[in-house]
Amino acid sequence: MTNDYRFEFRPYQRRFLRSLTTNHGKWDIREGIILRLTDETLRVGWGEIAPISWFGSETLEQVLDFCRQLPGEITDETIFSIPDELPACQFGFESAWEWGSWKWGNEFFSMPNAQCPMPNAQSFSALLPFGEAALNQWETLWQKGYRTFKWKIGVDAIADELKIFESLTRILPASTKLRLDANGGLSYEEANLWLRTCDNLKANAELPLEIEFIEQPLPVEQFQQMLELSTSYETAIALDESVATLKQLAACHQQGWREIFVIKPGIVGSPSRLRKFCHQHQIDTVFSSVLETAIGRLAALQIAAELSRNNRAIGFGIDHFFEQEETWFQTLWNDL
Ligand SMILES: O=C(O)CCC(=O)c1ccccc1C(=O)O
Ligand SMILES: [Mg+2]
Repeated sequence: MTNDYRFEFRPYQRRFLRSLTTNHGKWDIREGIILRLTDETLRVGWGEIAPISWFGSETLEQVLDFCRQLPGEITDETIFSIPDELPACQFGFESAWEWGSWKWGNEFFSMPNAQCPMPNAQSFSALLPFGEAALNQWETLWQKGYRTFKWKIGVDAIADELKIFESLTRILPASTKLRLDANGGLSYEEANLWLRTCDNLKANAELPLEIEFIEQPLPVEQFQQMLELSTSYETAIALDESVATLKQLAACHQQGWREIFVIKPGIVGSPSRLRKFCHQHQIDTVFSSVLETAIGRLAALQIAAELSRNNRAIGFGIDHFFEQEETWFQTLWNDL
């Protein structure tokens, strides 16, 4: 692209096919903005800004304020000087700037025909519904080819969740990997109980499935306790909320975190700086969605394909896709 772009944006709101329940409650509607850059040769780049403020990114209001104060014509300088307080904006603008430079043919997608990359379900992790519903839903996802599942914990009473978990471990087939995501919702005692339970399962050689990790057991403020837990148990811990942005990621790494880092490209910040960090430090990563729409998803998957290096499934299961995926975009940009 040349150095000057026409900048346009449209806010959107979309209802999930199924709501996402975490220990922060129920989430039904995704709000964000789609942006378009058009250069002097009329080449177009699309970007998505899909913040999750409860997770540590900027708010939607901050995104809207930022976009509204920009002029209709912007430059590379504008794109690469977005402040770190707006990480989802950094992602949206930079990925629109990169749009069109990507190649589709990697471990996540095979190319049966040049038009349509086909996701390779085995490389993706699928979200199970929370609570007991997981027990009847995993099979449909298994049939679609998923072999890695994520189940939310820290939503209900721990005794109930442990019971469902025990059933899950007995019914899931061999060669399944299971991730438990607490979204920072456990107490220190509960985190110990979950880790001990998982370690005991691991010691039981008859158990066919693998507990891959527990994600963000404690709140962000309790980094030292998580560091201690990571050395006390066999079961791995993945940081997620603690490393929501690039700045937090660097700080946790600097303070000695050597287990797994979940990276959500949609809110982590500048893709170019993320690439630099990952190339510099060979960290163990899991790439994950922010439940963005197809625009942000393409950009996030591109980054995941470039930077994944440990065979870990990526958290971009298709389980939360939106309704009317084709017509939505045309309505949003009615000049297409
Ligand atoms: O990471 C995944 O496997 C799916 C995505 C996911 O769980 C998620 C999606 C939106 C917001 C927060 C989270 C999370 O990992 O906690
Ligand atoms: Mg998580």
